[in-house]
Amino acid sequence: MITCGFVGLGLIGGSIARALKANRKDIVIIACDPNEETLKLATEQKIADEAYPAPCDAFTACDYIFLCAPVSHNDENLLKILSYRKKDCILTDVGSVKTPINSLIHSLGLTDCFIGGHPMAGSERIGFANSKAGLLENAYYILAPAPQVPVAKIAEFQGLVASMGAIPLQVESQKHDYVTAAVSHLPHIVAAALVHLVQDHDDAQGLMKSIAAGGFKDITRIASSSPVMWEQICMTNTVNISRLLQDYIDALGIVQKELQEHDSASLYAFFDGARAYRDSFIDAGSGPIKKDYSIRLDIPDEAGSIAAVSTLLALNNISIKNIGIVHNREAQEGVLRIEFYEEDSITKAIQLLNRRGYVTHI
Ligand SMILES: NC(=O)c1ccc[n+]([C@@H]2O[C@H](COP(=O)([O-])OP(=O)(O)OC[C@H]3O[C@@H](n4cnc5c(N)ncnc54)[C@H](O)[C@@H]3O)[C@@H](O)[C@H]2O)c1
Ligand SMILES: O=C(O)C(=O)C[C@]1(C(=O)O)C=C[C@@H](O)C=C1
Repeated sequence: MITCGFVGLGLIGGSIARALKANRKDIVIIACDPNEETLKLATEQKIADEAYPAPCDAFTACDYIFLCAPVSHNDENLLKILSYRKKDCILTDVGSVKTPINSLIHSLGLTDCFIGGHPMAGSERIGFANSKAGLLENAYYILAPAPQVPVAKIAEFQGLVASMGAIPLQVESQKHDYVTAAVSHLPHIVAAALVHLVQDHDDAQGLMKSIAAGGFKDITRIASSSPVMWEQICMTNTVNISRLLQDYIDALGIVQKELQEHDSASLYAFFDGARAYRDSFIDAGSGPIKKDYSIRLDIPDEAGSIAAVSTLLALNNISIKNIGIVHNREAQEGVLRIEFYEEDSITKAIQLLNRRGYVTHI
C-alpha cells in the first residue's frame, strides 16, 4: 500500500486524491484541512481514510506528502509537517509558483526528498466540493525535483502522477515560473482587469453586463478564481509577471496607436498572426489543449431528458466521452453538452438527433 498525505484538500488536493482513489487500489489517504466541511465530505465520500484539522502524528505513515494549500501557506505548512515526516517520505507540492518553495527546500537541506509539482489544469472553482477525479486527465503535471532526489524516487513519483491520468513533465523551477507567468498568471490579471473595465464603464441599468456574450465570458471565466490563490501567486512570482505585464502593456500601446492611425493593414496582421498561432495550439495532436469533439443541444427541462438522449446514442453505437448540463449558458444556445471520442461521431449524432427533432449546435 502507498500512503499519501494531503495538507490542504481543496480543488487540486481533492482532485488528486480522487484520481488516486479512482485509478488505484493501493492508495491510503490521510488529509488535513482547516475547513471542517471539507473533512466531513472527504470522509463521507471515502476519499480520505483519515482526516484531521491540522498536521499531526498520523502523517508519520506517509510515503508522499502533498502540500495543496495556496502557495504561501504551502511554505508555512512545509515547516509544520517536517516533524511528522518519516525517513524516505517524498514531499511534494502543487503550487503554481515553484522558485520560493525551492529556495526554502534548499535552506532547510531537504534537497534529497522534495519534488516540486504543478498540475497544469484547474478551474475557477474553489474547494473540495468542486474537485473531480478527471480534472488532471491528459494535463501536463510539471515536476521540479530538488537536485539530490534519487532517480528511482523521481521515476516512482512520475508513475504516481501518470496513474492520476496526468502527463509528467520535468521543468526547472525558474523556467517554470517564467513560462507560467506568461500562460497562466498574466492571463488571470488580464481577465480580472477586463471585468473591472466593464464594471467601471457600465451604465446604471447594467446593459454591458446583461448583453456580454461568448467573447467576454470566454476570456473572463478565470476572473471568478480564488482571490486568495491569485494574490499569493502575484506576491511570489512578482518579477516575471511584472516584466511580462509591461510587454503586454507595450503591445496594447502599439494596437492603440494603430487604431488611432486607422492602420488597417497592421491591425489585420495583428489579428491574423494571433489567429494562426492560436489555431496551431488546437491543431497539435498532443498537449494540454485537446481537440474538442462536442456538440450542444436543447433539451426539455424535465426528468429523463438526458437519459433519452444518451440511450438514443448508445443504441446507435455512438460512444459518449462526457455528457453534462451547461450551467453558465456561456454558449448562448443549447443546454446539454455531449463530448465524443472522435470527429465522425459528431456527424452521426447530429443526423440522428435532428431526425428525432432535437436542435443541435456545434
Ligand atoms: N485552482 C487551480 O486552477 C490550480 C491549478 C493548479 C495548481 N493550483 C495550486 O494548487 C494550490 C491549491 O489551490 P486550489 O485551487 O486547490 O485552492 P482551494 O482554495 O480550492 O483549496 C485550498 C485548500 O487549502 C486549504 N487551506 C487553506 N489554508 C490552509 C492552511 N494554512 N493549511 C492547510 N490548508 C489550508 C483550504 O481550506 C482549501 O481546502 C495552490 O497552491 C494553487 O496555486 C491551483
Ligand atoms: O482553467 C482554469 O480555470 C485555470 O485557471 C487553471 C490554471 C491556468 O491554466 O491558469 C490556473 C492556475 C494553475 O496553476 C494552473 C492552471
